[in-house]
Amino acid sequence: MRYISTRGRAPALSFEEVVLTGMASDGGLYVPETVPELSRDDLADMAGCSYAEIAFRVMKPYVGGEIDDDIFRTIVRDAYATFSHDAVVPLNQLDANHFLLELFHGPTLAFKDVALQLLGRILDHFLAKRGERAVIMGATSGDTGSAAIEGCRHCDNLDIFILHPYQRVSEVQRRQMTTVLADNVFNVAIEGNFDDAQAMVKASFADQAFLNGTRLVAVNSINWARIMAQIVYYVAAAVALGAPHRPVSFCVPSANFGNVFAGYMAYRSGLPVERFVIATNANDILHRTLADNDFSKQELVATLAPSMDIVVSSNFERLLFEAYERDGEAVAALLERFQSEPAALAEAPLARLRERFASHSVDDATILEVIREAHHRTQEILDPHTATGYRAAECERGDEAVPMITLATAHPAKFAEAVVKAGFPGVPLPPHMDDLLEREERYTVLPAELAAVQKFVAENRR
Ligand SMILES: Cc1ncc(COP(=O)(O)O)c(C=O)c1O
Ligand SMILES: N[C@@H](CCOP(=O)(O)O)C(=O)O
Repeated sequence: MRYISTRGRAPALSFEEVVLTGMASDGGLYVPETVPELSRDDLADMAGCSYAEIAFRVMKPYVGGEIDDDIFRTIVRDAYATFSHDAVVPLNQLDANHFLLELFHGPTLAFKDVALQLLGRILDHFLAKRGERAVIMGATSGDTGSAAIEGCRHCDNLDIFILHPYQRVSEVQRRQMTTVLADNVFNVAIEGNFDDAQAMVKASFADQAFLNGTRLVAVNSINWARIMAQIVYYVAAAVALGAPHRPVSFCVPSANFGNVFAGYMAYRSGLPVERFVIATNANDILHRTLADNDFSKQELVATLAPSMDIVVSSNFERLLFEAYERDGEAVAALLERFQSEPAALAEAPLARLRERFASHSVDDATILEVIREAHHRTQEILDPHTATGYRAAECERGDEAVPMITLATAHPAKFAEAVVKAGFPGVPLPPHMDDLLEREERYTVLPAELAAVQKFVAENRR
């Protein structure tokens, strides 16, 4: 399997090379040169398989033989053994045809664990094989950071630098990161927002001189392996509900767009998906683009669903590449325009997106209303991100014969502010975290300046 850039001007890479990098040298993101097929027979054969077995089968073509099958099976099995639910990502039926896909049973209680438990192990494998060290730089609005630290902290060959926006993540999210006192883990609170942190990480990939030759690796969803691992749960959920014999729809709380893009890849491989509903919070660029062709930056606002407080949505580029029928030049031109002025998609690509995607934006007041309403109807307390999905799914439910699967992206215990504001006493943390609020914290506050961040990384890496 070869991987090519969405901007068409970077060299194609192998799986190993793609995992050990971040962005393409032309500023684009890597995608598989050809989309592996999941035939109806492949899907039918997965019925009754364990999550780890489905994961192995779905991801194998993307790995392209670059990890020995037995080793890859062990990596996959070990990654999902860290989840607290036997089904790894159980489906919870809310009513006749609305299901929650619970993605929060991993060690840090958000969907990011699904990919980062795996990525940490894959990085370990490749770096050990090469006898190389690497530096990870990641940007987080709260969930990727802790999942990346948890997934990579045991890897001797890695130093991990995670940038989070100062005072803009929940207390539980911050403590999940800052109470890990391992020698190779560095938390930086940036005096800015997530977009500032993400821009600094991307700029560091474009200019790695500050690392004096050490490899820089991404743990954000710009890294293809993140998307690859997330494709699996779309397949597992659809198969559990009758694929390939019956189609399903998915509703996905979205921001950096890695999650829903993984679902789109599953669809492109052959999974029968009728529709994807994109749910956003008040940072609604994805909804404005789909609904009004308004692809313009607006000021980032802090919401009750802080992990989705993102304006520059990295993986939308991967979907644009498909919508523009893999015309990298057109994608590059559109994204260059978007950086400096309001942009719009050309008619044909937009029409292609609208064939498969619907969208809905949910403000803070509605998030609180939904948490109360969903609890009344289902006895579940939703986290605020999942609440955006629940509302979008309820509004966009189409054919009642097609199950709607809303992705539950985080555990409500991570977001006490929204839960308490909605009128509940809060949700207890699971036992492995019950002393989290008493643990010692360590982090460094830095201005949102690239030079300051790169100096910190260069001085502290081992
Ligand atoms: C809890 C939660 N829900 C939803 C999202 C949005 O996912 P994505 O960025 O893949 O669109 C994120 C992070 O981005 C998140 O942490
Ligand atoms: N919501 C994310 C933002 C980063 O997204 P990623 O999927 O690109 O890592 C977070 O919680 O950090």
